[in-house]
Amino acid sequence: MTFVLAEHQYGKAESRLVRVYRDTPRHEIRDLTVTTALRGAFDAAYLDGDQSAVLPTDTQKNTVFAFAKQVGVGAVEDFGLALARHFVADVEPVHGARVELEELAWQRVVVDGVEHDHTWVRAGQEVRTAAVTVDASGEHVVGGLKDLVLLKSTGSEFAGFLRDGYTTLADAHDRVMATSLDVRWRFAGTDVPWDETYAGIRATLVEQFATRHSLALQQTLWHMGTAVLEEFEQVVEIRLKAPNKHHVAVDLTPFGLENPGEVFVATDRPYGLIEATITREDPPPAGEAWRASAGLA
Ligand SMILES: O=c1[nH]c(=O)c2[nH]c(=O)[nH]c2[nH]1
Repeated sequence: MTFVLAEHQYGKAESRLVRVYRDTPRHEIRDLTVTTALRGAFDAAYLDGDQSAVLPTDTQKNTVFAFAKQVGVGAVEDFGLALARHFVADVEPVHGARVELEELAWQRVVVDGVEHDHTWVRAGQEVRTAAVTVDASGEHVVGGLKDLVLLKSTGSEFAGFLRDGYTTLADAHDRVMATSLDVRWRFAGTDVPWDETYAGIRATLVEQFATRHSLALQQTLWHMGTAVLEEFEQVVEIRLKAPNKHHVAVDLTPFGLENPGEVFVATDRPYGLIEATITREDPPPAGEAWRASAGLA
């Protein structure tokens, strides 16, 4: 029998990197989780146990920490590009590098009305993400965020849906809508004001969720995605994933009480999962921009 080694890659997952800038009394901090994966001429490691082309995952991890000092950590997209370019340009067997980054935000604590120089409190719950791929097809950057939890207590409906013999759900013309957004956006190039763009896209997503009357989470995703594509011309594709965090109005009639949208049970499972990819009409090729692993979804 003949077998074929198909897609493969290897790297160091989830290096926890905290970079403090202390050049002035007012320190700065960036808090990252960095995953590297190398693609290239590594067949012999799998087929023959020959490590001569294998740059250890331990070295990849060391590179992440050394670059934090040598190159510095600014926007996650830039840090990912610096690492990916290095692996492809400087390590001969590497034909492609993928760097995935997650960033936790810290906010300065305020003492007596003044921002503290070197103490922070974790800001918000969401995580900023970036995935950088550098290979023969070029450089691809996908920005994003996850765990952005949003809830609106009115301005959302779900009614007029298809019904069959198993349908029990009633039309809802005024419901709670809540989700934990997971969104990725692909850039056409790398000459982007990353931090400003991230803040702008986040604000656009939140604004659309808040201000658009929703007939379904599906429609809300469409509005959020198209608003981002309209406002940020360097974004050519956006992928949105939104669990529907159901809030079910509790029947209080056994207690002689009315419940006009005031008391809900928040259920965590099961949940609806609504997903959409929205692109420009003719987006530039994505190459391996979306490929996270060696073929496993
Ligand atoms: O926004 C929604 N979309 C659905 O497809 C759906 N299905 C469901 O039961 N509730 C909802 N809500």
